[in-house]
Amino acid sequence: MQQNHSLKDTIAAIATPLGSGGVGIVRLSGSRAKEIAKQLFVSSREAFSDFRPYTMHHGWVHDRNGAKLDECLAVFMPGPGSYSGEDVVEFQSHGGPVVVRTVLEAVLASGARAAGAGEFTYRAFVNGRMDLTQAEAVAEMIAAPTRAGMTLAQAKLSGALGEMIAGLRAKLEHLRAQLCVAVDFPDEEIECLSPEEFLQETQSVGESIAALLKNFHRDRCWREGALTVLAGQVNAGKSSLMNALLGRDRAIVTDIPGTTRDYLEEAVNIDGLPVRLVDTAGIRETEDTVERVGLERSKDMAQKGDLVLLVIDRTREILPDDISLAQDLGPERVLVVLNKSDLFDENGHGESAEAVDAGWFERAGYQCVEISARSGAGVDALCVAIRERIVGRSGEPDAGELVPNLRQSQAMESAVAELEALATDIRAEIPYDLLGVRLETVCDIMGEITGEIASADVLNSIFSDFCIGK
Ligand SMILES: Nc1nc2c(c(=O)[nH]1)N(C=O)[C@@H](CNc1ccc(C(=O)N[C@@H](CCC(=O)O)C(=O)O)cc1)CN2
Ligand SMILES: Nc1nc2c(ncn2[C@@H]2O[C@H](COP(=O)(O)OP(=O)(O)OP(=O)(O)O)[C@@H](O)[C@H]2O)c(=O)[nH]1
Ligand SMILES: [Mg+2]
Repeated sequence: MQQNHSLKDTIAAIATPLGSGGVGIVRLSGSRAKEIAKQLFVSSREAFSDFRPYTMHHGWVHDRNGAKLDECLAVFMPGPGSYSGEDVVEFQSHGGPVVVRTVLEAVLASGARAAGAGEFTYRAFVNGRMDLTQAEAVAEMIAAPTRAGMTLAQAKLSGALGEMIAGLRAKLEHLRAQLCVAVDFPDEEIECLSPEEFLQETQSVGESIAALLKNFHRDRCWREGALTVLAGQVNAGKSSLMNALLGRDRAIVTDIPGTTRDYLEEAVNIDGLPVRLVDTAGIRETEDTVERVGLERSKDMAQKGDLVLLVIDRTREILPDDISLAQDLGPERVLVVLNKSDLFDENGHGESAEAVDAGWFERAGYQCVEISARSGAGVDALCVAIRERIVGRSGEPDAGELVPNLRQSQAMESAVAELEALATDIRAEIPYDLLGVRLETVCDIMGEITGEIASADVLNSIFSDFCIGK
């Protein structure tokens, strides 16, 4: 999308969320930003003649006919030091949706073009203010679900990931140059790498990339949240548990089996760990078409879950469906939640019945936690268990840790695979001129990560996910 947008235009957008807020910001970027702002801004100081950079100027935004729109603060940030690398002006007005829209309309009427999604950041990228990993970190920062996600985004926003990748690429480029020497001047006494040295160098690059990939797998849940799915029989208390974990009545709870028909997802923060909690339709035999579709969705969700909370109603018998679901997923991905403990004493005696025996799960190696979704008993301990199952006993990731995103990690996977193929070739004593091609491939992949080499498609898919105004 950005590719169709001319970089010459001066762009404008509302930079703050569209709702009622303390302050709302309309931002302009481009060579005409200051000129447009001057047409619309009337300072409250008589001495005002020009926008002194990085200074708050108090006054009014007018429309082109001179009608007062809103009292505001304006600030001018000249390129190339600004966020986008171009001249930027911000109007900070009262934060009402109509107010900011009215200011934006005045700006557009004066010759600015409405910015596309992520276009300010796209310009920052094109103008060399940030590389692609930093641009992606901006989006990640905005989307961070918890403090840990924010910390991880910050590390990348600083440029550390891009620099590391660029450094590894430079190392490989240097090796390529040495290969060329060996190929082009085979008889000359120029310092040339032995196959052993060559192997060692490429492997050390491979190890650095592999370490980043390890961070991706380990810390993925800190960035995007762990998918935790509530599954089990109808009436087991899944929706009640969803509500207990959320601390509010989100899901409908009734004593009618089959209450939940479609899955529903909500974000919870479990002691700093972002969790995507999904309530699903309970399992039972049914002829109802809608319920069957709901059940299929439940099953798909359970398959995708990082962790499945298999909720068991202790007043009812354990059914083959419970066991087959557990067996399907295995003890690593299942946490058995024995619900309705409020109806029994600590020995499992209840007023009208005995609590069902969950010994099968324990013997088969499934962790079991006893709770009452109704009274809240055991829910804190369940949270501890959920957190431990997802991230182990480790605390939040360290501040400086570099965790690639999905796009970057996929590129890194291909780089590692290519480096492994290269190592095999070196050992097989394949001629150096053929090895150069593999090295070039790896270098290109690294360039795609930082955006030094980037196709329009890749850039579009990255920046179109941004919000407008960023
Ligand atoms: N009002 C407002 N707040 C914001 C932003 C913004 O654009 N506007 N940002 C973005 O969305 C982030 C900050 N990013 C920015 C990055 C660089 C510069 C900038 O002008 N840098 C100059 C510093 C000049 C100076 O004061 O010495 C430079 O690096 O040369 C401004 C904002 C977060 N807060
Ligand atoms: N005594 C007691 N009742 C509970 C507890 N948890 C849930 N219930 C009750 O069990 C019934 C079913 O609860 P839901 O949370 O709707 O069960 P569900 O698993 O979501 O059921 P479906 O949506 O039909 O699959 C309701 O009447 C709840 O009040 C509990 O811990 N103790
Ligand atoms: Mg339910």
